[in-house]
Amino acid sequence: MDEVTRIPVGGERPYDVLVGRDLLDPPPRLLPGAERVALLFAPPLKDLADTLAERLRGLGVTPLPIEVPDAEAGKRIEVAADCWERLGAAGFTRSDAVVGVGGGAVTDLAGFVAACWLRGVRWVPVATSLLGMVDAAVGGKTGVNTAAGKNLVGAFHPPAGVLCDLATLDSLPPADLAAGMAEVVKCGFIADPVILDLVERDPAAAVDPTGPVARELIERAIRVKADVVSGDLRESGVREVLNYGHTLAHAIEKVEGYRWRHGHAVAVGTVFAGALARLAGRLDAATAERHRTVMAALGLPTSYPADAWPDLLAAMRVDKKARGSTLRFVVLDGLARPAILAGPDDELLHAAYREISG
Ligand SMILES: NC(=O)c1ccc[n+]([C@@H]2O[C@H](COP(=O)([O-])OP(=O)(O)OC[C@H]3O[C@@H](n4cnc5c(N)ncnc54)[C@H](O)[C@@H]3O)[C@@H](O)[C@H]2O)c1
Ligand SMILES: O=C(O)C(=O)C[C@@H](O)[C@H](O)[C@H](O)COP(=O)(O)O
Ligand SMILES: [Zn+2]
Repeated sequence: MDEVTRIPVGGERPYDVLVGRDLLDPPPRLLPGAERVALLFAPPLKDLADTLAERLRGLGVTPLPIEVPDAEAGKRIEVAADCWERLGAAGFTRSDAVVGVGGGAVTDLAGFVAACWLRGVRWVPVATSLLGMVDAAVGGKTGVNTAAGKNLVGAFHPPAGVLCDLATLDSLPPADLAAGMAEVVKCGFIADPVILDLVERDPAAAVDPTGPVARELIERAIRVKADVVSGDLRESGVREVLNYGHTLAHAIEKVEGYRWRHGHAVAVGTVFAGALARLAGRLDAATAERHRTVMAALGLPTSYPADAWPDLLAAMRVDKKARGSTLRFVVLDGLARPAILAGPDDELLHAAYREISG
């Protein structure tokens, strides 16, 4: 095992995010006293789930492997209900635990299953996608999608610890590596501009999971997220900054029937947020344009069809940051200076959208 980085997350129930290569051993140690551990995984991670099950058996823990549909198809209430049936049949008690092995979709589902079972049992995300490591597995937001919108049903339920084994990224498809980088870049704009410099200097190195640049970017993004959620688990204030670019991103995902990658939607949503801040007189033109160039350098999408606007606007109205009929957007007043833009009129929003629509 190479050097392990330990990033603490504070709050009522503090835990650590561990980053390194070949970190497979710790899950049982993060869950002392568990006799049974449910292992939720999607088909692409079956081998890793089998390995973890074997290691749990070796430690006298009974694994309950549960295969769920891949990606967003697994992030549904029907899938969660099947998992709860399996936990019930296996006699899961409050000292037992859930482990989610996979990308953000599986860990969001696993955390939600754990949050609701017996009103909350321990869980650990074994994050295997870049996006999962830098974002989804950290911070305790768990949930599923519904026809009404993205992540509209869920719970805040911090994990007992987070494992980010960089070796798992070796098999992650390039499109998913790039998608994860969209959230890393988001962290660059809202809090840590060094991230932007590193990506711009060498975009290829940024998505090479075996290299030092990717590791530095991953750790920087985790630290941004850990710092924010440590002070505001339930998103009553500062945590909203992590939603930068997400008001439009979630609307795109809904309009696409959850078939777009989340990170791709975040790339488009972040470019939109930059344009909106510029048109609102809050952000300079160069920084707004930088959103587009840095996402494009990573091969990420930066535009969306013009005729989708009415559907997107309707979807944005159920964004979790909205209050009543007032839409609220995270914008920038400058690099690393996030703020809220409340109640922009529809014409301003449409003008910003025209800037990014193909
Ligand atoms: N809870 C949060 O705070 C939070 C934050 C950001 C995103 N999210 C959620 O995370 C989800 C997106 O996560 P994602 O980008 O990881 O997508 P994903 O979970 O759908 O994974 C993308 C694809 O990569 C595969 N995969 C994952 N790891 C792999 C590996 N090591 N090798 C080969 N294939 C692998 C998956 O099986 C899937 O097919 C969205 O649902 C989003 O809403 C949640
Ligand atoms: O952790 C957060 O808070 C975020 O907003 C991070 C986002 O990248 C992530 O996509 C999150 O799931 C969005 O949360 P939601 O509450 O808007 O569904
Ligand atoms: Zn996100």
